[in-house]
Order: sequence, then structure tokens, then C-alpha cells
Amino acid sequence: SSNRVQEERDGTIYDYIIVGGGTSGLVVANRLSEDPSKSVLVLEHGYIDDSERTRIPYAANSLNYGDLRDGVVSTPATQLRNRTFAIRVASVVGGGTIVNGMAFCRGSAADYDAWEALGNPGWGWDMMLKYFKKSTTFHPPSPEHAKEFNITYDASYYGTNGPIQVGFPTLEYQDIKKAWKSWFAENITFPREHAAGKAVGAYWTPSNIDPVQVRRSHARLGYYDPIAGRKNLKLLTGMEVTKILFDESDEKSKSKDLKTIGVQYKDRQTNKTMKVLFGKKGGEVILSAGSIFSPQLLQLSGIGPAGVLKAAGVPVKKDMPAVGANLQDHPTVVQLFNVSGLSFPNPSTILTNETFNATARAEYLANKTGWYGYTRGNSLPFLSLPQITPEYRSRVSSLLSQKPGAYLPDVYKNNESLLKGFIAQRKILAEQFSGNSAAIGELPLAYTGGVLSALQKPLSRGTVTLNATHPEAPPVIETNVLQNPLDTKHLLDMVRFQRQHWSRPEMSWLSPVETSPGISAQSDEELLEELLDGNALSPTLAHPCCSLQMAKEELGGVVDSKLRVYGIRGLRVVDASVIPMIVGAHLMSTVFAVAEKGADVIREG
Ligand SMILES: Cc1cc2nc3c(=O)[nH]c(=O)nc-3n(C[C@H](O)[C@H](O)[C@H](O)COP(=O)(O)OP(=O)(O)OC[C@H]3O[C@@H](n4cnc5c(N)ncnc54)[C@H](O)[C@@H]3O)c2cc1C
Repeated sequence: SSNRVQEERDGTIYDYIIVGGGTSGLVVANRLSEDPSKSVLVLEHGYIDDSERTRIPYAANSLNYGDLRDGVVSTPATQLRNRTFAIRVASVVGGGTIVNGMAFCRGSAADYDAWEALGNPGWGWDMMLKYFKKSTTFHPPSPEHAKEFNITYDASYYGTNGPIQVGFPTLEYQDIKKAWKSWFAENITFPREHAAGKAVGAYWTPSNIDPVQVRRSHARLGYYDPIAGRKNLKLLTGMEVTKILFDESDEKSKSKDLKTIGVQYKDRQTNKTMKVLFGKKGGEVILSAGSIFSPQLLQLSGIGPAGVLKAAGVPVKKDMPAVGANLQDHPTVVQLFNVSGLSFPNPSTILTNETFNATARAEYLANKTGWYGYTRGNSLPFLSLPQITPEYRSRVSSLLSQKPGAYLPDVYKNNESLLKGFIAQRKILAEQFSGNSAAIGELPLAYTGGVLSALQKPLSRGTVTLNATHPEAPPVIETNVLQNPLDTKHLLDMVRFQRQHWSRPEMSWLSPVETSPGISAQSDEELLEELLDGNALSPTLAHPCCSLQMAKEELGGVVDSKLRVYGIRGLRVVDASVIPMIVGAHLMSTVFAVAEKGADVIREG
């Protein structure tokens, strides 16, 4: 019965089993199946969704709940009055790229060079650039449009025939010109192209939009649909992988590494549990279930912190405390201003004016023009710490004077490699905080009143561990948001920057009045109190990552630079969880590049 799937389906013996047909899984599936002599199976938890909400660029403004995984919630956040938060992850063929906000931006060279510095040769900026290009096709804006809105770019940093279509919406709201004036008044940098390695300052970033079809470009559309007919590639949807299977005979002789022989999975429709096993020559399991479910699956399979596994009744195959540690995301803070004097239409119009919305929709459906072709905006200042606060030097010295383990979760306390890894990360972060090599805050250009800032370089670290009473339910996610007090400082630095920005003469056209936190709040304590009262802080911008970090093993690495899980044969991870340190950018374009490089690394053997 262990060969049931091969028997039931078509008798194929697979060389690769990819767990998760999301963003990374489909990239890897595409590249590995380019070789007709290799056969590839993708098992995806979700289904195919080709509805309007996945196509229409404007739909990127609303959360597509139908394609999100149910019940993924963080534990009460001690620093945020024990609030819990939905951690948004996709469950759909194409993964996060089907449901996300379509911001397609890249970090700075220093963000990726940091990965290389943690013991990952070939993962620095110079090499990653190749994969940023390979994954994309860039569509420049029309010269008239670019001139009118001062949209700058350098197409040479993108690809010319990659699967993901990248470009700008063909229309912009007029008020954005005034909003940009206020940014030009700031003493910051204005890179012509953010994707050139210096993504620090105020700049235009593209979307994953196909400007010809005027629709969302995503992993399924770019990487799977065009090759779905390959005979050596099979995608099964609605399948939840529940265990990675190891060669039990190997396991008995403790001297040998564990070796994968296949996976066990459950058909979500019939609830039937099945197995798929490699043939005699073996194969590789590639974990691409994302930053929450890849660590869960490793733990369900006996690879993870022994204490966590035992508590959940899972037999320990390999004690690896680093599995599920190092979780990072971009914590956010929202400020509110009352504004007047906006032109018609503005970005709020389509959200609040039903007639306008209906007309925009009809126009899009008839000829793909109008505001339904506009996403969420493409002007995204990402600032370095010195650009945000004159206090940056004192921040760096407080960081370096912290006892390294002081603000880390328990798993770091008894684990020397995780702690050493954090110290190595901290050194890199101290360098980034001292200068303008990398962004530490995202402060998207805003003028309609709601102002979001996102911390790009948190020092707090979260964990993903099995739910001891229901190991197969979504795992326990401790974000530990703001556990390190410097993270709070940095968020408040951004709040103060925004406040200063909104009081500039160039913003007076809006007659803005800060309503939350409100200018009576001045000290750190007052600001924090008001922000907590207003539920204005969150641990996540839907960018969970880093929970199975690629690093030297003695630095808390789970995978090596070939993405192989240490000590296990036939098992790699390719998704956002292998990122060792979160970048100063939304994640998707980085994940595409990681997966492209991951596929190359796998093909090299
Ligand atoms: C709501 C939202 C908004 C976002 N906005 C942006 C944005 O505007 N710009 C940006 O750059 N990034 C954004 N992101 C982040 C970005 O989309 C993700 O970081 C990226 O898509 C993650 O890719 P991945 O391959 O790691 O995981 P995913 O794309 O999530 O793929 C993982 C896949 O594995 C499947 N899976 C999980 N467990 C199992 C299992 N046990 N068995 C089988 N399959 C399984 C899942 O169903 C999923 O399809 C957003 C994300 C979300 C959720």
C-alpha cells in the first residue's frame, strides 16, 4: 500500500517531490522539469483560483480570504497587550503571489551580502542579481506617463524574458505629485532605480503587473500554466503533506545520515492518507510550504527541537533546535491624520464611492482601462536609520551593549549555535544601522490620512513550533514582537519621522491633523500608550520568513548554502524560510530570486 499513489495515478517514479505549489514550489517545479529525464511531483494544500480577484490589479487592495490558510494565528503578544494576530499565509496554487499586495521591490546589496556573510557563498548581491533578472520581464512605463509623474527606472536591472511580468500601472492619481514634493523636501536620497543595489531613499517600485493584459502576474501564471502540459510534471491540488518519510533501515545505524524515501499526505477532500515513495535510485523531497508550514512539517517528521517534538508525541529523528527559530517579519505601526483638500479622484474614492467603483469596474471589464488596473501605489520610501533619526549612533551603541541573549526566546538560551548566529546577525545589523547601506524602515508615500510604517530590521526573533495537543493543526507562532526594546524605539523613530513629515509646509495643502496617536503624545511612553490604545501596532506585514535559516550549522543554520537540511540526505528547503535575515523590501521578488537560484543549486546536484 505504500506505493499506492504510483499505482493509483500513472505508475510514475518521481525524482523530486515538491511540498507546496506556492511561489517557490512552482519556480522549482518549472526549472527542474525542464530536464525531460527528471520527473517532478508537486503536492499543494490549496486549489487553483483563477477568479477575478486574482486577476484584477485593484483587487490587491482587499484580502482574498478564500485563498488564505485558516486558523494561522500568533500567540498573545506580551508587548502588545496580549493581542493575537492573524498571520496571513496563502493556501492556493501560486501561493502568496496570488493573494498579495503586488508590491514588487528588492532590497539593497547589503541585505543580500549579509546572507553571504553568514556562511552562504554565492548568495550575495552579485549572484542574486542574476536571479532577480532571470525571474522577471520588465515593462517600462510610457515616456509620457513617466515624464508626467517623474517615474524613474533602469530596465537593465530587470530581465527581458523571465516569467514574472513587472511594470507600473498606466495611471496615477494627480495628488501624488504634491505628495512627492513633500518627500523631495526631505534630506534623503532619491535613487533613480531602487533595484540597482541601493534601495535606500524615496523611489518608485514596480508591481507584478502585466501592463499589456492589465492583470496580476503571479507564480502560477508565470511558472506553471505555460508548462502544465509537460509529461514529467504533475501537480496535485488539495493535498496536505503530513510527514516526510525516512529510510528506517538507515535510521537504525545511527552513524549514517537520515535519508528521505518519500512523503505521506492527506487528500483534503476524501481525508484519505496516502504515501508517495521514490523508486530504487532515490530522490529528493523539496520543502516549499512557506515559512510557517515548512518548519511545522519538519517537526511533524521528527526533525526539530527535541523538547517540542516530545511534548507533541512525535518520535525524535534528529534534534535540531534551530528548526522554527529565527522567525522574522516586518512589524508595523499605523498613524492617522484627518486630511482635507484631496482632488477627485484620489485613492480613497474607489473604496468609498460606489458609483465611481462601479464605473471603474465596468471600464476595466470592457477595455482593461481605468482604476481597476491600479494596485496599491508604487511610491515607497525605504529609509536608513540615519535618514530616520539623528539618534542612530546611540541606537547602535545600545544594541552592542545589550547582553546578546537578553531579548531572545528560550530556545536560544540553551543553544550555543543559535546564539552565535544571532550575534553574527547583530554585528551585521549594527553596521547597517550605522550608515546608509540598507533600509531599516519602510514609510510608504501616503496622503489620504492612513500612514503605515514598517520596521525592516527587527532584532526580536520569533519561533514556530508544533501545537502539542494538535500537532497537525497550524503551529504555535510566537512572534515575540518588540521583545527587544530597540525595535520599539525604531518604530517610534518612524512615528516621529512621519509626524515631522506631515507637518512640513509641503504637506499643508492637506491641512493634516494627527488623530492617532495625536500630538499630545510626545514621550516614548505616551506614544506607546496611545498606539496600544488604538491597536496601531502589529507584528506582521504578511512577510514571515527565516524560520529555517540558511547559515553555517554552528551559526544556527538549518540548511546549508545548497539548501540541504544538515545531516539529512534527499531533503532541501526552498522558500522564504531559508532567508537568514529579512531584507529591507517586501518579500516576493526576493523569494522568486531565491527559488530560481535554489533550482539551479538543486540541478547542480
Ligand atoms: C496577504 C499577503 C500580502 C502580501 N503582500 C506582498 C506584497 O505586496 N509584496 C511582496 O513582495 N510580498 C508580499 N507578500 C509576501 C509574499 O507573497 C510571500 O513572502 C511569498 O509569496 C512567500 O513565498 P513562499 O514560496 O515562501 O510561500 P507561499 O507562496 O506561501 O507557498 C507555500 C505553499 O505551500 C502550501 N503548503 C503549506 N503547507 C503545505 C502542506 N503541508 N502540504 C502541501 N502544501 C502546503 C501552501 O498552500 C502554499 O501554496 C504578501 C503575502 C501575503 C500572504
